[in-house]
Amino acid sequence: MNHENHDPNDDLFARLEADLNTDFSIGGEVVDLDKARTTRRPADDTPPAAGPVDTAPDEDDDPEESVYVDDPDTPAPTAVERRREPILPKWASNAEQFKAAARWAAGQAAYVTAFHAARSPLYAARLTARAPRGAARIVGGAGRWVADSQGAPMRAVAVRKEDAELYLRLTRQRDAKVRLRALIAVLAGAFGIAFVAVLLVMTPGWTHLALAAATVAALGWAGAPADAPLVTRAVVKTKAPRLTSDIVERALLALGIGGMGKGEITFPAPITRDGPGWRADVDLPHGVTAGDIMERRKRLASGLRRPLGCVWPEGNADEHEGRLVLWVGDKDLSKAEKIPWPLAQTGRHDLFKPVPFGRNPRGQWVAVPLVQHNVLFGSQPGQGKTSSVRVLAAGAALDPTAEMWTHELKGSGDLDPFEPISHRFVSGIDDDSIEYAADSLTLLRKEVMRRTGALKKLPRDLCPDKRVTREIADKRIGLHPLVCIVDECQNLFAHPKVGKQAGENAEFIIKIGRAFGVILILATQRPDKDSLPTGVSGNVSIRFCLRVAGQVENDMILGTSAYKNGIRATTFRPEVDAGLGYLAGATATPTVVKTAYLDTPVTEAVAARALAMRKAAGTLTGHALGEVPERSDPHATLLDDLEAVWPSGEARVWGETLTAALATLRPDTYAGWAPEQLAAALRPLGIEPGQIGRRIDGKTVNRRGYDRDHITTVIAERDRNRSA
Ligand SMILES: Nc1ncnc2c1ncn2[C@@H]1O[C@H](COP(=O)(O)OP(=O)(O)OP(=O)(O)O)[C@@H](O)[C@H]1O
Repeated sequence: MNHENHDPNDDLFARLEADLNTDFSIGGEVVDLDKARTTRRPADDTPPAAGPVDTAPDEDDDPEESVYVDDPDTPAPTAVERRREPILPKWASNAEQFKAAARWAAGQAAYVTAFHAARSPLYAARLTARAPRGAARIVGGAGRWVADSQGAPMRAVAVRKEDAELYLRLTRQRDAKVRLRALIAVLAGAFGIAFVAVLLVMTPGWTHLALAAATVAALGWAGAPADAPLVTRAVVKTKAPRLTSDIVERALLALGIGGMGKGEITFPAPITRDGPGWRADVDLPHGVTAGDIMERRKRLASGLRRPLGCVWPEGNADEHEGRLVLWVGDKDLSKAEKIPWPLAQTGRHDLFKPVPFGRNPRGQWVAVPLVQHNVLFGSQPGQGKTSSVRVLAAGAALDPTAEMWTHELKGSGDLDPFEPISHRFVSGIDDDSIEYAADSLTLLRKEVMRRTGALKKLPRDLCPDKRVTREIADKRIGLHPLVCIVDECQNLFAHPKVGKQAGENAEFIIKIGRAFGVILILATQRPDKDSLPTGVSGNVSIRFCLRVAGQVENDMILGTSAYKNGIRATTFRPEVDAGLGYLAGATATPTVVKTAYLDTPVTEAVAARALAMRKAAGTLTGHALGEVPERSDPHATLLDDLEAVWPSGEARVWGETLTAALATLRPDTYAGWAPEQLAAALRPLGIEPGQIGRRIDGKTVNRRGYDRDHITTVIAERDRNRSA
């Protein structure tokens, strides 16, 4: 079956028909029935092929059409085992897909209309030229009808046989017919002439013209030679030819994967339009996986004779590892226009709902959930990493209950629009900026710890799942979403002084912060183990990888084995594919997404709206209010650290017990501290040690230590002063 020669006007209808027929065909069978039958029916003398068999009865009783069955005793699959096809085809049940299909059909119709409209003068000239011959044909035909020329051969036979009686009967019949027909012809002629005369007299001039044109057209139509149709067929020369099973099979076979031979590739569903492209569901031969095809995307594109940016193979693990969903777009995705963000002009966002992030190659929106998650972005420079961070930052900004801590450690000012709404903000590559970001992670770790206690204290009915919800966030008890962004985080984690501790803090926040509304968004252009701690890359829940150079970087961002499974951000092209990346963790399977693009003026406009919302809600804090940033120097955090490590249930604790616990909590800061150092650090805060006795091996041992009440009183006073 050669689909390429099909009338393009029939495409939509063929597709509709194919989609609707799916429900009635055997188990949602293939487009090319002949081919499918051949593959399912081995030659008479060959043993039954291994593999899936279709035991459903064929609608047609013709033995030639029957489906081969491995073992006739095998019971037919029950209805439950069969996969149900959706009642409505995808394009009809999804508003976006419906719009795409309608746009495509309207485009086709507009093209055909324009095509014929442009040729209408040619058609008019052809009709006029053919009109005399048409007139001659009509007059000649009428003459032959009146003269009953049909009967002439019969009369000739009577003459040849010299059958006088038959001849006389025939001529009598003919004379009667001719008289009647001549009368009819004269009357029709007279009425016709009278009708035309009335029309000429009683109707305006334009009707005469229309009448003349219609007459010429009718005569021209009648005068058309049998081998020269009037209209030229509107062959729609789209850049995207229709995808057929033959083309897909040829391209897959050309990959040269061992064990993939002709006739072994089957199509469990018809190839249909899906958004602005074609979708083919393919069952690969046994032992070949969708990943095997995905890792050969470039060669597949060559086999399909399509640009690389049009060819998007994916797996469908819901079915099985050998199910390939091949989507071939009409347009190269890299050449598509920048995607505007839906909330760019108006609207607010609830951060407990996913943030619209970008579109997949089929044009469907993909959103990224933030609450309960952390996000890691990675790519080579200039591939759109910062732009994608901006999309999520803008989503967080448009929720006035979200607290933003924004760090951009390149000094490019890409995130500057968010400064007026950020509780903490820094932009720079110098040591101060990096230490500021490191302080943020220290503070954030403490904030996570504070939140664990705060959430625990909430009544069970308010917090049944022990995690922050919108309802809890709205209570303004310090459990609102907190989004901490660190762009170019390699400059922080690879910093010789603060990097190691920052990495540990980030890992802690990622592991514990999720349930408490703390969201860490990290972006790096150097994904290696020195610049991205494995504790971070291994635990992050959502990953977005734009173009990277090699397998190691790919797997650092997308997770171990991603490359092996065909999830390869290495196939994106430098610069051309800016904004295009693999998103993992936000959707059921990793998917390609082109992110929405927010340029600086749009980002500033979004941030201005976000500022107005925060002012109205009274949620601006910290840097946004011009407050001096909180530093996490050891003396300032010591009190909180003591509270964090205090042995539960103990009212008084020895200094050496506390220094040991502090060193475990934060080795960079407290390792090697003796009780004397602790005493020296606490003295300026008004906390003096006292003697605490303990019974050890039956003897009382007295050492210097601290009273918990004393520590909590000083902390409460400090907090009161801060809020004042
Ligand atoms: N979603 C997108 N759609 C279209 N073009 C994009 C998109 N994202 C980025 N680009 C293009 O790529 C360019 C680089 O983007 P961006 O500055 O975000 O890259 P980057 O990876 O952060 O670079 P660097 O690592 O050097 O900071 C942009 O100026 C823009 O032209």
